[in-house]
Amino acid sequence: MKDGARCHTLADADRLYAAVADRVIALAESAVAARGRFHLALAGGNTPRRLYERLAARDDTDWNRWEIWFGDERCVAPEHQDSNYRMARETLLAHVPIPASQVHPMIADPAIAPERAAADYADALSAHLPQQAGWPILDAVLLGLGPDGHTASLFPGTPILDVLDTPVAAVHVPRLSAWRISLTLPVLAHARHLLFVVEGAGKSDVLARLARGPAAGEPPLPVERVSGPRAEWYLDAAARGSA
Ligand SMILES: O=C1O[C@H](COP(=O)(O)O)[C@@H](O)[C@H](O)[C@H]1O
Repeated sequence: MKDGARCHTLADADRLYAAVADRVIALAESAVAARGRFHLALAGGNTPRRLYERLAARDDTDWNRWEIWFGDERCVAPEHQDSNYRMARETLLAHVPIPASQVHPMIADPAIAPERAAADYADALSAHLPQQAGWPILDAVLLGLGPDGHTASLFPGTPILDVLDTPVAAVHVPRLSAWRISLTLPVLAHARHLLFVVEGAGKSDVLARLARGPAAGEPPLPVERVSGPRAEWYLDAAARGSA
């Protein structure tokens, strides 16, 4: 993975999150200028916390025009400590004037079956977003990277990787003994911009593996099936390692 227009290595985490925050604000400005709305899907996990805190401090964007979606979610209540929505609320959404009707959590009620919640979310995306060839078009999707090559909740070896007929699906992840809901490969392929954000030495092995590509006979990692010409990578030097 070489630095260039699509891959940016920043010296440290502070500079990484500053660069990504600037990029998100710029994407918001161009989406609002072109279409009057900025439809952004947030990543979960730990990495985005500091990015969201930085975004929350920005007053150079029209928050009224933002629509917040989620790339994936754990099947827990919105107040649960593992909830991606809770993390985003605490770090970003509680601090900026985005109207509540423009924030779209994946799980409103954990009693609803994961498959039903996924189908409802697919309907909500289709109702709110512009479409192309029947697929809702997100302006930007923030994505993380797991050490096993997962992104969103597209984990290696799970059946959601074969889902090609809906933008959102539920998946049971045996390694975690847990259900997740996630955007699927085709809706990610239709997004205008994909921003991967990767921080820390714990991600350097998987980045080195991505730089090498799959060995003969080895299946691609989920992230390799997502990252295409619309993907931009933001890494800190520790994550990059020797990749
Ligand atoms: O499980 C998840 O992990 C990935 C990466 O998470 P991180 O904690 O290593 O940053 C994340 O992109 C995804 O949204 C999350 O649910």
